[in-house]
Amino acid sequence: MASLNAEFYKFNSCINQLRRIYKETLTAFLDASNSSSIDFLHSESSGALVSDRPPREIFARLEPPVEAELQQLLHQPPTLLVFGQSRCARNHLANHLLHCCLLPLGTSANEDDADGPAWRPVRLRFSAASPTAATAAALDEADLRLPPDCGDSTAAVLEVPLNHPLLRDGAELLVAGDGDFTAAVPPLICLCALPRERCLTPAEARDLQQLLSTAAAPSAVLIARPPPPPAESANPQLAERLRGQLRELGLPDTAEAKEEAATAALGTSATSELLDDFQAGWPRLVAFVRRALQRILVRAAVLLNQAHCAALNNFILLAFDLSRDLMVTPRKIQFAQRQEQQLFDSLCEVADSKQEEMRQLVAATLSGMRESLLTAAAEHQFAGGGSDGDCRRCEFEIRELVMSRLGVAIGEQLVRSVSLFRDAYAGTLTRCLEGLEDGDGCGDCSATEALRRIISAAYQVEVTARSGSSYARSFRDLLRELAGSLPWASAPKLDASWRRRVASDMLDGLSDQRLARHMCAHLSERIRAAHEAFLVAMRRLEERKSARTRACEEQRDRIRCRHAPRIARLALESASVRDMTLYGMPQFSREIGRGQYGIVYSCDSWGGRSPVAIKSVVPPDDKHWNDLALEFYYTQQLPPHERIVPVLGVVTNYAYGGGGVGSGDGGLTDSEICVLGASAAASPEILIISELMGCDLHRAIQFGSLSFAARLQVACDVVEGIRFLHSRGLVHRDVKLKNVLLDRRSRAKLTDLGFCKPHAMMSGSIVGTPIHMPPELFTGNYDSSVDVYAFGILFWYVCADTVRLPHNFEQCSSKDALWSSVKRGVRPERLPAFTDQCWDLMRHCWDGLPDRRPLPGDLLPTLQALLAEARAAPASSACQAGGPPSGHLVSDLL
Ligand SMILES: Nc1ncnc2c1ncn2[C@@H]1O[C@H](COP(=O)(O)OP(=O)(O)OP(=O)(O)O)[C@@H](O)[C@H]1O
Repeated sequence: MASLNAEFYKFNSCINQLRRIYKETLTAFLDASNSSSIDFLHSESSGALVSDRPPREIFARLEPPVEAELQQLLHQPPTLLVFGQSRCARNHLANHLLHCCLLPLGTSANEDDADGPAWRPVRLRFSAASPTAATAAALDEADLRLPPDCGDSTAAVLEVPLNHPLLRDGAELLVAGDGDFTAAVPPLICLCALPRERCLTPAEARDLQQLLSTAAAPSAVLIARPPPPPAESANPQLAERLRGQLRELGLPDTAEAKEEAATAALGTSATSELLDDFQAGWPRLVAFVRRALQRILVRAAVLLNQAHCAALNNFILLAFDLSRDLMVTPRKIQFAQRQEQQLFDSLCEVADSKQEEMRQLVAATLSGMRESLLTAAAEHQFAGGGSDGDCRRCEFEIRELVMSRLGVAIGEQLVRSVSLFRDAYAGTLTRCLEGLEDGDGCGDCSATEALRRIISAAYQVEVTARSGSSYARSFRDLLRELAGSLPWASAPKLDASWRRRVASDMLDGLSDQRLARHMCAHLSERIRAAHEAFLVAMRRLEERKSARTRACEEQRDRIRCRHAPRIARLALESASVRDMTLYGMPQFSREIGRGQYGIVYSCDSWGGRSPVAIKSVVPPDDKHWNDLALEFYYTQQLPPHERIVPVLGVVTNYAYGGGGVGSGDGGLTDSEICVLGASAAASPEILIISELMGCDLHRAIQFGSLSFAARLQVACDVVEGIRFLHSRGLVHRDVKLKNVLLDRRSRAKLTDLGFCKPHAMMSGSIVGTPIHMPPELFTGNYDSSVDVYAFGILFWYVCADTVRLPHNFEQCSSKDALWSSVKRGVRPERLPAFTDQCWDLMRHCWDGLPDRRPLPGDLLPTLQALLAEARAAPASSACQAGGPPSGHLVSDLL
């Protein structure tokens, strides 16, 4: 009994830890959304403030949706559900769990009493004020019978408060009644009680299937039978038939399986069991309950971790969007200004200096259209008589007709003559401006609108419905003004030839010279006004954009420095609860190395892998905690790659210095619970578990254990690792000999992604190892080519076959002296044994100009050719004879 209580006690401690993480997650989400002007849950900027949303709603919007299940796992008490068709078997098992005789066992008579009242479910909950198991009055059958007026046995649950240690830690015991029990609220630990004398009935088999097919239900059931009566011997055939039934139901019995196997299956699928004698098999019953509880913990931790990772992923996408915005906006503005200036200049040229061309264009249009205009005038339908008034109206209509057609035609000719107005040109510029002004709400004063007016002035057509006045209309006005001064010929008869003559007189009276001059002046005036409006609009746009840029920068900094690290820490904690529950606390075997921030140990086995390496880090402050958490997140997100040391898991030891180390047997020991349940304020030790490799490249070169070909192979491996990271949008930022680990076959993998970050999440901090740092790193403005620079330095060591400093660096007495030399262009010296190809390759990599450095993908073919050559060459050739240059080892520069 005590052992079962202990399982619930441990569960409670861990679930409390997860509840704390969940609560802190909600606070962090709320903080992130409150301090963002952009909805951080979506990579696309919605511009909407989400501060008014409750944090749980924000949580619920995460993809994948985890909120509902998580709520249930974290906040519903785990329920021991005892079910089965036999009333006697159910109550017997329940009594056995409670170690008392609280529930009536009934008789075989009431067992078969199908026509009598059904038995209702009984739920036992903890209550300190209630009697204990020893003092509580036993229930009798009458208590369990469903009241006659209550048709639904599920609803009529008999609630029994009990002061019982099994229930003290929040667990509940639900003994199903005769009705449907499959709607019991998860998380459930399902125990199917079977009487000794029979197999599963069809109804029990159906219930089992239904229970297991419910998504929210646990995927394991313990089928438990009471012990045989003392005089009776076990019936092996019956037990075998029962196992056959279970196999048919897809519930292979793991009664024979060792417990470790069942524990290993914890993270994947759960296994059901047949417990032939629940009295004698108490330890197996406890183990089953432990695994069921661990599954609940693991599931909750996994869901929390999914939420953390989804949020972090959104942060990175948002930071990326913001970075792109910050980079692109000024360029778009410059582009728009340049293009508009070109357009304006061209139009002014047309308007100012091409009057003659314009005149020719007008004259050509007039003569080209003359006949069609006269015909149109002759065919014009006029509904009126021959009075003076009618004549005037008819003349007016004909003039309107001629003028409007002429206006449109001259406009079209003009457009055709100015190549800059082609749709593609104006279209690109318009789209660029629309993109810039998107959502700015600047209406008619926008640069887009000003540009439209410029184009409209040239096209002489109404470009926007909003602009109201169009050039076409004003051009007609101009024509009308000119035509107004012409002598009017009137005729009494308004027939076709009269109308034709009116049009002809009007056209004869038009002077192409005068028209062109007016048009040019008019065009010029409109273009200049629109250009002025454009410049004003652009200035306003720039002001708005620079305010937005500042907001973007602040937001990106908040994401980088506050929100992402905070969620990353919670992600590390949720992953840690998951890994701790699954695999327990790793056991240190021996120390294998030390770095600046931690000690690396070997461990015989952990999480089904053996052996593994454990890096123990006690972050001295919040900054290191955050960096470590982000490192863990980025590494965990990476798909496996053979050139990157895989991280297998993480365990956080909150009780570092005072807490114990666990047994590592896959279950949680009391000391591990203490570790998990300790206050988050205690100084935590983070244990990062990774694949155990051989020695690092620094040591391998130091002991001269690698041939030149082997070292070139290592160089190829390093470049492949860098290339992979870059392809995932990550920059390593600390490529060096000690971060290259070798396996037994001397193949290399990159490790220590402590400084590794997506480009958008880098804040320009100066990180890395002094001699591997390129000059631009000190400007804070750098990109993934810093890894290529660092590789160039590493390649110098590969070719030199020494870990001593290059002579040129050795001259520098301090880091500052080294960096100022590097900024002046000082690099490692060429050693006599370097081949031209090797020397060229390293020089190319450490070029002072990042743009001139090769991409990792460009390096590989050269390195592979060198490798093939080295393999084919006799052992003493090439760089192999490089040997150590004179000098000493300055460890803090390495
Ligand atoms: N997975 C591993 N397998 C085998 N040895 C390892 C493993 N990880 C690290 N080591 C050894 O432990 C040493 C220290 O590693 P660690 O990552 O702590 O430090 P570092 O990279 O040298 O320095 P820093 O603390 O600045 O990152 C390494 O140089 C290496 O020799």
